Amino acid sequence: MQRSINNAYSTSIETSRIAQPIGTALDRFIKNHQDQFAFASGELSQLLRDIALASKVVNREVNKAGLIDIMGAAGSTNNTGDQQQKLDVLANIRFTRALMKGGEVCALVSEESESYVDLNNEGKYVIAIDPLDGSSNIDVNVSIGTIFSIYRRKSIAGMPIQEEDILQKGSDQVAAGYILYGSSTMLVYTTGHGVNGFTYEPSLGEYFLSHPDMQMPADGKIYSINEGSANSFEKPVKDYIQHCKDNNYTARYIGSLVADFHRNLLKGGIYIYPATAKDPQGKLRLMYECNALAFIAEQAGGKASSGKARILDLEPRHLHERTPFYVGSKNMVTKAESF
Ligand SMILES: O=P(O)(O)OC[C@H]1O[C@](O)(COP(=O)(O)O)[C@@H](O)[C@@H]1O
Ligand SMILES: [Mg+2]
Ligand SMILES: [Mg+2]
Repeated sequence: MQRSINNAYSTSIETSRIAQPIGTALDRFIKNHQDQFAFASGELSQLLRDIALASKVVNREVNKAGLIDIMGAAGSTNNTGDQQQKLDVLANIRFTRALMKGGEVCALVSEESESYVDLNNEGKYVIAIDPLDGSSNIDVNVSIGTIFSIYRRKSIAGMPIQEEDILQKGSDQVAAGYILYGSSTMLVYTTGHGVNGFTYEPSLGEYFLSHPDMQMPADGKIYSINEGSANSFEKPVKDYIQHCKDNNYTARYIGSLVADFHRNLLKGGIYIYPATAKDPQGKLRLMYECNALAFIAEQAGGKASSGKARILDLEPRHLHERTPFYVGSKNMVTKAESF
């Protein structure tokens, strides 16, 4: 049976989550859910608002990228060897500034910064962020995104930041989400009480609830993988791709992780970035790409794996650690793992 949003709204949400009608402003939604947070003191709510605010600024720049001088390479590389795009650097500045001003974050881990950045020593949260995801698509007007993971610091606020504050497992996330700058701009996040999606209304400058209690279909017929690197895929991956083809699945690959993930979240499907000859550990980064999407996938009934282990159980050893990534519909990920 096709679950309509209203049906989903009237059944599952009311029983286990606070019911919010479609069109609820993000601010009100955060306020009404505050007491769900373990540490319901308003700080996490404020942090989510700070992220939403920064995303509105980045969204404005993304929308007019062709008109202002933010197209193209920045002329520098980041610590995972990627050619930084001007918009990578700009988005990193916007989010860092907003989180600095917000005051809730003590340390920021970013794809665009070699080591973590101290922000507010009194802050109780640590954030890991991919300020601009899908960099290869910036100049060609294809959907791009921002990905974020939020952790509670382990050390006492005001004390120096410890490694244990930074290198936390995905299962320790208190919230995670992404912003998709696509045909419309959406913010999708979880605090461990289901997944909700909000669509940005530019003329009002606000996000409104458009996708309450998002559920990832347990099965799908879409597979997303860059087959251009297929020659260097391990045999199990090649066999799984053949399985998809034998079952007439549809191949879809946007090349922006957030956009490929979002489509599969709505329609069902699997996204795979496996180990390759070029990237023996895979390309995607555990702390600011995989953990957040794994948390959202699981909260929406999906699954996320390295092919061998649950992503959220992986112990990060360093900030920019990579991992093979299999994420999407539960039965499809289980099938892929079985190869
Ligand atoms: O071009 P490839 O090797 O398929 O890689 C594409 C993947 O790399 C990424 O662009 C990596 O993210 P960044 O753009 O944030 O570096 C993903 O968004 C995308 O899924
Ligand atoms: Mg990325
Ligand atoms: Mg990036």
